[in-house]
Amino acid sequence: MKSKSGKRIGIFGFGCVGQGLHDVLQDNPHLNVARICVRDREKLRTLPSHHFTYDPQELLQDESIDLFAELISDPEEALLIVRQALSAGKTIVSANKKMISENLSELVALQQEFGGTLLYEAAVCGSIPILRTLEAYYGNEPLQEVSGILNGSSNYILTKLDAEGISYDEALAQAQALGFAEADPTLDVGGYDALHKISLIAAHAFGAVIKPEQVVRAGIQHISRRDVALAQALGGRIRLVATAKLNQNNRLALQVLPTLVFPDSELYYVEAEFNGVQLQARYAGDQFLKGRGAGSHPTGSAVWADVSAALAGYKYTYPKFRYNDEEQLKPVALEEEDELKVYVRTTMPEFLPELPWRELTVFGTERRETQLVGTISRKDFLLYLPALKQTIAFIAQIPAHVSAEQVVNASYLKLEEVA
Ligand SMILES: NC(=O)C1=CN([C@@H]2O[C@H](COP(=O)(O)OP(=O)(O)OC[C@H]3O[C@@H](n4cnc5c(N)ncnc54)[C@H](OP(=O)(O)O)[C@@H]3O)[C@@H](O)[C@H]2O)C=CC1
Ligand SMILES: N[C@@H](CC=O)C(=O)O
Repeated sequence: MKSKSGKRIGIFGFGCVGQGLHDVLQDNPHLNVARICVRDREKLRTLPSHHFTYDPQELLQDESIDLFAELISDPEEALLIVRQALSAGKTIVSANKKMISENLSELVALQQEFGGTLLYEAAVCGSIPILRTLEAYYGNEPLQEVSGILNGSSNYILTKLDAEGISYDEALAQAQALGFAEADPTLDVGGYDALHKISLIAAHAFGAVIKPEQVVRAGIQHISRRDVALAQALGGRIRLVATAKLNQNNRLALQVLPTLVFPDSELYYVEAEFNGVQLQARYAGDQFLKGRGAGSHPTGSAVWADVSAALAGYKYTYPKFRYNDEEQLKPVALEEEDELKVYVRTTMPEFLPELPWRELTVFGTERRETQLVGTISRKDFLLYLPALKQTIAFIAQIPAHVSAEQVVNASYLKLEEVA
């Protein structure tokens, strides 16, 4: 039974997350769903048609609605909705990490100017309360590093390749069928979604507003059985890991890279659509949060938590933002000098660019491919990464303690099995 005195919520989107929110709200007698705005008039729905509208203005201009949940798959339209709501001083929660991370400064400014509220916990790691943890718990304490597995679809694919040996295409199709993947799955497997999430984490954890081109990013779309077998032969697993790490000189290194992880890392045990976030705080030390990073009810649960918090008056305060005298955000300096150790396998060796490697071992050339292990400065890697990607390369970071010789030996160990 719905309470007559309950608050009214307008929902945009009735896909994986919108339906998940609608389901979990059945447990909340104090919230009434006013209307749901969708796009496709022909689609079969699980609710009668009078629940739906196709005109966003019917919701946005309805003064009886207390708050909105923006859960659509179109980032451009989502921005228009959120912008209009905030410009009217309204409260809105969103799960759209692409839209929010690419427009964060504007969205913060709109809240400051018009007094509205935007919460977006569901946009980062699904059900894991990472933003609230960073804001409310680590608002004062300096953090050294926040890193982890932030994309459920790619983790699902990597888990299936590793544990079940199914093909990449089949694993991706499963992730899509389960509702984990974005409408454009390139966002997941290309590392863009994890980039959007680590950008939002960097804003709350370090006060940094990041441009995508400042982040070292590679995805998992060119991974092969050979790469998976190599990781196994070394005793590890490949995971797509996003990292925001502050060095001693307060310079921030940001990356999203397939990474070789070993059983001594919590990330080794994060499987399927689960995400895991590691925090290194100056005084609290290390912490690890794990939970479902994608899916209908886990994400619906995070949206519900935001809705409840927003109705109780909660707002993000961005406690780590630093402003200059003109009230403009001060940019955080980025780390360029540290060194990355990477494994690369390309199927187009003839187009491999000349990179300024500090150390380089080339192997595997007898298979009409080339594999290499190299160390390179972060600055050079960022510069040459687009050219390297042109060669259909699978790129993974390997820990400094793993030698090139170990990688070469492991590659021959598994050669017969995957040839
Ligand atoms: N899936 C997940 O696990 C997670 C998704 N997210 C984010 O949540 C958001 C929604 O994702 P998800 O539910 O998976 O997406 P779906 O593709 O399952 O659903 C998208 C919904 O958005 C509606 N929609 C799309 N464009 C418009 C538009 N222009 N106007 C009105 N409605 C529109 C669609 O309408 P129609 O039904 O008519 O097609 C559909 O109901 C995305 O931003 C995504 O990144 C965040 C965390 C987890
Ligand atoms: N496509 C995303 C959904 C949640 O953010 C993912 O796979 O993690």
